[in-house]
Amino acid sequence: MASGRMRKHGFTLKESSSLPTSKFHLVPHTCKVLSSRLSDGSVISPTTMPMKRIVAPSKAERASVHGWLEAMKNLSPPRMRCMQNDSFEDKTDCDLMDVKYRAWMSEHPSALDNFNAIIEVSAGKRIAIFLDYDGTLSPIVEDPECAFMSDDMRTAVKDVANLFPTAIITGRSREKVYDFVQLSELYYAGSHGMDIMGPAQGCHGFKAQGTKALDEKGNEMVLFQPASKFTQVINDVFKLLEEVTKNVPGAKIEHNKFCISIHFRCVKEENWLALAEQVQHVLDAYPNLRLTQGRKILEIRPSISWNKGKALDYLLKALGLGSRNDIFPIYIGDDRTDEDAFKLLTRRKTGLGILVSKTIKDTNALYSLREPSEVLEFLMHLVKWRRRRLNRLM
Ligand SMILES: O=P(O)(O)OC[C@H]1O[C@H](O[C@H]2O[C@H](CO)[C@@H](O)[C@H](O)[C@H]2O)[C@H](O)[C@@H](O)[C@@H]1O
Repeated sequence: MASGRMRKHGFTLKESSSLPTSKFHLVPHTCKVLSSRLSDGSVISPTTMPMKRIVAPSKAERASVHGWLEAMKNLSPPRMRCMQNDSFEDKTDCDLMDVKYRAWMSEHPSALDNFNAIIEVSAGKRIAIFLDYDGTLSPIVEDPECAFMSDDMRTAVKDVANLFPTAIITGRSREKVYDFVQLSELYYAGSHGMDIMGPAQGCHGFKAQGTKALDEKGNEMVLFQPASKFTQVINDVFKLLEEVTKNVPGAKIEHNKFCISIHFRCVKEENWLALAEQVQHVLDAYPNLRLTQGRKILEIRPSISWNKGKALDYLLKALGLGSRNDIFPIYIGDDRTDEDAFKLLTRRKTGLGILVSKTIKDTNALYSLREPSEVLEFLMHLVKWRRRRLNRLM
């Protein structure tokens, strides 16, 4: 590599002495030909952006890109338990992690082990259920198109929705999550809550507020889309990112209507930095969009003050439950974006958050569940408990 360059997987690797943590930067060959016509008629292409900045991003860019990558890695920490053939050092590390995990669990105890305690705190209040999708109702898988929920989970969510006001709040597009869940009994909020639709007349007798709309079956619904004016810009950026990602082995990009996910899960870790910088570079031309990170994804979303917490608040109001202090919302989620919802519940001083995680995470949730199979168990417990109560009242 005498020239300081080499070709690999459709990339040109450029040597960059200005980068402390990565010696080489991947520059997709497609950068030179890529262009997209934007909503205002102008054409943007990475050739119109200075190449120098692709190879050597600014200090601030590097700092934020590094920050996201670190956060992404932390969201997918290494396994907790030792394998039988681990070395003595590995075992000692694992023992230490186990101790730390147990300490963390004492601060965020299992919602299953503490089911009765949760029911006790909610006594005299009406429980409402809010659920995240990926990693909560469906297991995390490599291909985002294959994140199916099990039939048992579907039955449990349906039963829950027939007994409690229920909504799913997800980073996915609302349509995509509906395809996965296929239940008409609940409310759906897609694009991290920027696309909310639910029955105008809630099945629990509550009248929802919002813009009236009709679903495919002609049912009256309410639609709330606080980021609707970003539709075109998101489409434009999606096209640019499609070009950037198409030559990165393993990278995937997902259009979530008002947000975009760039998937790193199947990208070799040594290529993460270069990909993240390419994403940041595209985004530099769009100051009204921002970048956040999730479980091995970077997400692009409108820079508006809206998140899953605000969506939860909106839904509580739409369901006629917002101002009532006899409501006990339970929010179950696994991701960083769910923290906004956990925070809202902490602020409301009623209701509680449950984090789905097998590993230590900094969280505002009070309780934890290890994985979607435990979420299923928890939902089934709720159904059983509620049915028993209703039978007693009859
Ligand atoms: O709010 P959520 O329902 O949790 O959605 C957040 C993102 O979830 C999906 O990505 C995650 O799950 C994928 C499938 O298991 C996995 O491959 C990926 O690594 C995870 O980050 C979804 O694909 C994204 O669009 C959502 O934003």
